[in-house]
Amino acid sequence: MATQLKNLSDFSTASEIPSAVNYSFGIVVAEWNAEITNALYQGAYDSLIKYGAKPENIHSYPVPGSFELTSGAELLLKNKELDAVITLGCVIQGETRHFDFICAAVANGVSNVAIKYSKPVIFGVLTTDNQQQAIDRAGGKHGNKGDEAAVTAIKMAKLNETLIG
Ligand SMILES: Nc1c(NC[C@H](O)[C@H](O)[C@H](O)CO)[nH]c(=O)[nH]c1=O
Ligand SMILES: CC(=O)[C@@H](O)COP(=O)(O)O
Repeated sequence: MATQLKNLSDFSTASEIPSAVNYSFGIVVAEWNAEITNALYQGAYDSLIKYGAKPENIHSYPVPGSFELTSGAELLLKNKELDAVITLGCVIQGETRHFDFICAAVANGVSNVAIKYSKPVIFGVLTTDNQQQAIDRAGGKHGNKGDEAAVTAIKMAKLNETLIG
């Protein structure tokens, strides 16, 4: 397995990550599987602060489930001046195909919102077979998807700033 012995958050050294001091971020967090999504949120928030973001420039809101992350991202970009939005969720396979529909909807949805507003919308959603896989990716042996999402948001905000000027 590609991730078997890998910390997925071992993505980059600090020198490669731009300062976030001048950027404003939205974070939308699904309440489903809250023990996981809270860990993702803490990782994302702490990473934004670590790389210079100001607390007053981080705007965080909960939504009921991952399916609502698209709506949450849209509402944030429609109503606030942001340089990037991070969506955080955890979808765990159940007995039915509901998992497939949620995962597809939120992946496609957040991509469409990013295009609509020409702003980075980061897909920080775990889509796992079971709880343990989620735990492993929310601060466990495979790192924290929230950390990765925050770093991605900073890098994309920098790219947007560079290209738009
Ligand atoms: N089963 C999971 C859900 N289900 C709820 C949906 O996201 C949505 O809120 C509902 O269908 C109403 O629109 N959500 C997760 O984030 N994770 C799950 O495992
Ligand atoms: C991803 C889901 O919606 C899932 O957790 C719900 O469980 P089930 O498919 O057994 O209804």
